[in-house]
Amino acid sequence: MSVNREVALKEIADIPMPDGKTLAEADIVRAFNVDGGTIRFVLEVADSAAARALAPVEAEARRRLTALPGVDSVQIVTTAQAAAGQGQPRGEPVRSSGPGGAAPSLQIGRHPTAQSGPQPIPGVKSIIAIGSGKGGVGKSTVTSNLAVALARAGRKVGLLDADIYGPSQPRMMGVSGRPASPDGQRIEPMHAHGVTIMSIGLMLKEGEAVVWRGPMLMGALQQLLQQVNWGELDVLLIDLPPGTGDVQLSLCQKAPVTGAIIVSTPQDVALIDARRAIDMFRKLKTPVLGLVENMSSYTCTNCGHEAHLFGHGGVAAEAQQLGLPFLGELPLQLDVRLAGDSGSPAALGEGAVADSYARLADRLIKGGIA
Ligand SMILES: Nc1ncnc2c1ncn2[C@@H]1O[C@H](COP(=O)(O)OP(=O)(O)OP(=O)(O)O)[C@@H](O)[C@H]1O
Repeated sequence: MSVNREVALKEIADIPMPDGKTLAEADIVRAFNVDGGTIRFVLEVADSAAARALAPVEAEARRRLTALPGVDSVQIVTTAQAAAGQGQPRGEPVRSSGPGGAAPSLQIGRHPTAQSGPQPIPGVKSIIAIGSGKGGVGKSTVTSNLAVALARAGRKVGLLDADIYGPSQPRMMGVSGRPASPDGQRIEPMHAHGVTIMSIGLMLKEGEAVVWRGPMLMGALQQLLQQVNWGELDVLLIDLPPGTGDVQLSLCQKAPVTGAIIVSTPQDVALIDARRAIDMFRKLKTPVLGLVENMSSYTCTNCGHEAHLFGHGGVAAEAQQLGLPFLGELPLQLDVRLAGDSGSPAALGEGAVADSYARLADRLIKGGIA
C-alpha cells in the first residue's frame, strides 16, 4: 500500500530550516509526488549557497520519509531558483537580456500555480518524449518526421518542441508567428501537415536565446503542457533538449509520460551519451520504448555506394544489450536535411525515408502507444 501524500507532506512540514522557519513555512517544496513506494520532490531555493545550506534539511526529510511504512525510496532534487540576489519570481523564465528585462514572453497565459505531481493533459491519450544523449544526432528531425508519419496514418498528433536550447520545430514544420491567446489565458497552438504544434521557439523573437534555471523551466514547461489548447490527441510527441537536464526531469514530474524514444547515431561517442539518457529515464521511472538509429547509412547519389559515416548497427547492438526494443534505422540523406530546412519533413513524401518513418509510426500504433 502506498503512503498517503498528505501524510508524507505533514511528516516533513516541521523540519527546521537554517533560518529558524519550518520547511512548511519556507514554502520551498515543489512537485511533491508519491508514486507507489517512491516519493519524489523538488526543494527550490534562491541560489547555490542556500542549496548547500539545505543539506541537513534534505537529509532529515529523507530520514523521516524513508521511515514511513510503504516508502521504498525518496528522491529529492534541490534546485537554485535564480542567480544570487536576482530574486526572479518562481516559475518565470528570464530572457538572455538579463534580470530587469521586459516581461518574459512565455507569460501569455495566467501564471502557473505550483503543480504537485504528474497531471494528465485533458484530451491527450499518450505522451511520447523523444530524447537523445548527444546533441545534433537528429532528434528534432526524427520527431517532426514521426509526427507527420503518424498523422498520415490517421492519428491525431501533437508536437511540443521543448528544446529550449535550440527550438527547431518551427523551421522544420514550417510554422511561424506568435501563437494567439484570445482570452489571455489559454494559448492556441499552430497547425501544419496535420500536426498540432507548439514550440518554445514560437514565443521568442528570432535569434533570441533564453537563460532559464530549473524552476523557471518547470513553470514554462507546465504552461506549454497545460495552457495550450491541444484538443483531442491520440499522441503528443515532445522534442526534448539533448542530455539529461531540468527539462527532462520537469517533464517526467509534470506529465504522465507514456514513454521515451531515444535517438542516437551509431558511433560510440553518441552511444555513451544515449546510455546516460536511458539511465536517466529509468531513474525517473519513465519507460524507454526503444532506440532509433539515425544517420545509419549514406548512399552516394552519384555512384550508389553505401557508406557508414558514423558506423552502423551500433544502436541495434546497444538496444539488444540493454534489453530494449530497436525501433529502426534511418539513413543519412541530403533530402532529409533539405526537407527539414524547408519546413516539409521528408516523411510527407514518397520513397525510402518516408517508408522508414511509416514503419516506425505503424509499430507505435500497433503497440498501442500512439
Ligand atoms: N537522417 C538525416 N539525414 C540528413 N540530415 C539529417 C538527418 N538527421 C538529421 N539531419 C540534419 O542534421 C542536423 C541536426 O539534426 P537535428 O536538429 O534534428 O538534431 P537534434 O539532435 O535535434 O539537435 P539538437 O541537439 O540541436 O537538438 C539538421 O540540420 C538536420 O537536418
